[in-house]
Amino acid sequence: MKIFSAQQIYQADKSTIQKEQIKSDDLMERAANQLFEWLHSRLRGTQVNIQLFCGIGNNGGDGIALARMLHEHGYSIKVYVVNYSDKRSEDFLLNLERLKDLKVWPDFINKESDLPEISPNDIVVDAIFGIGLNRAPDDWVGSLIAHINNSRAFVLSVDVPSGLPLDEAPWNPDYVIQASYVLSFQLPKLVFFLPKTGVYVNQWEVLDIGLNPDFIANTEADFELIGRPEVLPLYRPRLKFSHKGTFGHSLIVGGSYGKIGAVQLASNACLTVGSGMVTAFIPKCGYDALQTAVPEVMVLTGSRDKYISGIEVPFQPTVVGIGVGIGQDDDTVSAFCAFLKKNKSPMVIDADGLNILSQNTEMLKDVPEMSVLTPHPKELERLIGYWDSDFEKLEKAKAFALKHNLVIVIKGAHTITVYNGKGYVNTTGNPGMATAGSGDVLTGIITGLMAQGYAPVEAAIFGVYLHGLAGDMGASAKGYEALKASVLVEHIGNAYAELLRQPEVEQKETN
Ligand SMILES: NC(=O)C1=CN([C@@H]2O[C@H](COP(=O)(O)OP(=O)(O)OC[C@H]3O[C@@H](n4cnc5c(N)ncnc54)[C@H](OP(=O)(O)O)[C@@H]3O)[C@@H](O)[C@H]2O)[C@@H](O)CC1
Ligand SMILES: [K+]
Repeated sequence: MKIFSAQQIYQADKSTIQKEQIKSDDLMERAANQLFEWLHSRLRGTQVNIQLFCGIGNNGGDGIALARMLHEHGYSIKVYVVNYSDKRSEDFLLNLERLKDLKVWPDFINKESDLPEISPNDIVVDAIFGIGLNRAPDDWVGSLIAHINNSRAFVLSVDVPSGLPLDEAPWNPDYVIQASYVLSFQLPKLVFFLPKTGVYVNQWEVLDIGLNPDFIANTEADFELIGRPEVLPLYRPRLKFSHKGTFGHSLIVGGSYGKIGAVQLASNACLTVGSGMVTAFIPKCGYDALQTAVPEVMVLTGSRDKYISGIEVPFQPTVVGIGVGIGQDDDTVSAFCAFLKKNKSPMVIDADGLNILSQNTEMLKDVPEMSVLTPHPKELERLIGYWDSDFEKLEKAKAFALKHNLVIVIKGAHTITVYNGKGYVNTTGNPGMATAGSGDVLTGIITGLMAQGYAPVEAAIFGVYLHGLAGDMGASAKGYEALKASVLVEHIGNAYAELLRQPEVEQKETN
């Protein structure tokens, strides 16, 4: 699903009005209808106090129109107009008149002393600001927002949590609605998925208000949300007359004394995701452990006992996954540097492999184009420098990826894969996956997919999704806390099965 900027949403709005020859308030009516249906289907007439806080723009207009529908269906409502500007939108004014026609009189909030009481049992509808927010709210509006947040009431935000700008960090983190639920029109917003702004959104859902589908299909978006419909077409089925050579020979280079487990996890994940063969290159000390733990993996060792040195491999791997548990010993750094100069295979680079690159930036020119880098935020910062906001982070990562023609997988609650000026936002995964070795498993998965012929950016997008899905399935079996990295590997097969599972209706038809 595409993620549009505010500007693109306004354009989609305009093109819909033109194409369908409707009035803008018709679109507002559709939006309000969808909001009403959502609420009504859950409340079914329950007598709970619904307090609607409406701004003076179109977001407020949505709230006022919703208030009318709730009133017409007998709900107990209280409407407030948050009067932060004289520039009221036409559709807001129109809907205000319609509400007054029903003898519903809103209270106007103009200053801090006007704040009403909100009980924890109330439902608050937050329609103060939408995507038109373009500067810091006045302090008294900020106080109202903080007052709503402190009320412990269920807060339903219309389109976006009020106070949250779409393309920059909030001016004051306390002046943003903490939404229990966000009903977002047509497309989700990028801010729902970024670490600093996603915290304002507990749950979200998209409401289809019928914005021009041609416009949406033909407009290039900077970001895309990656769910099952986006991932399924990337899947490469295994053909009947294939053999292990068809699925590639991966080389995993990594490990150091006490960190051989990282290679065990990565190479096991690499095999489990379907790489035809996997060879691990590790320091001598890990030989017995690795051969015993994963007998399917072939093992080569360097000359040193505790650290990687002189990476000599007697075959041309299809793909190389390098860096897990590798450390930063001087011999390892020179071995990595020399290996980069002679290596011809595409690469996945993780962990200390990335830190070595950050400290020896001249090595970057030898990294094969289209290689996949999988940094967590600290590793990313070492690579691209400090950022002030999530938006700046994404811009810097995009620029870095473009400059070196690389794929960058920014790991996080919603991992974002950046390539060729675009970002792909993952939807699977859970907090249980914040556990040692989880990243090693991801490196193995992406490497193993590239070995099977997935293009690097597809391997990254597909691999991140599958890794998260394995985590979700592992969490339902074991719970968040007990979700170890090895459990992720165990669930890779289930994740494939879940991804490829036919919807029940289709299954009935084919049975
Ligand atoms: N797009 C669609 O398809 C549909 C969109 N719909 C709805 O419209 C919403 C967008 O509406 P909107 O453009 O009127 O903006 P909104 O967020 O209500 O803000 C109002 C105005 O406030 C101003 N302002 C900004 N910051 C401020 C501040 N800090 N303090 C004081 N004032 C401030 C600024 O005006 P300015 O003063 O800059 O001229 C701004 O224009 C959208 O989120 C959705 O709910 C649906 O109805 C149907 C289909
Ligand atoms: K809102």
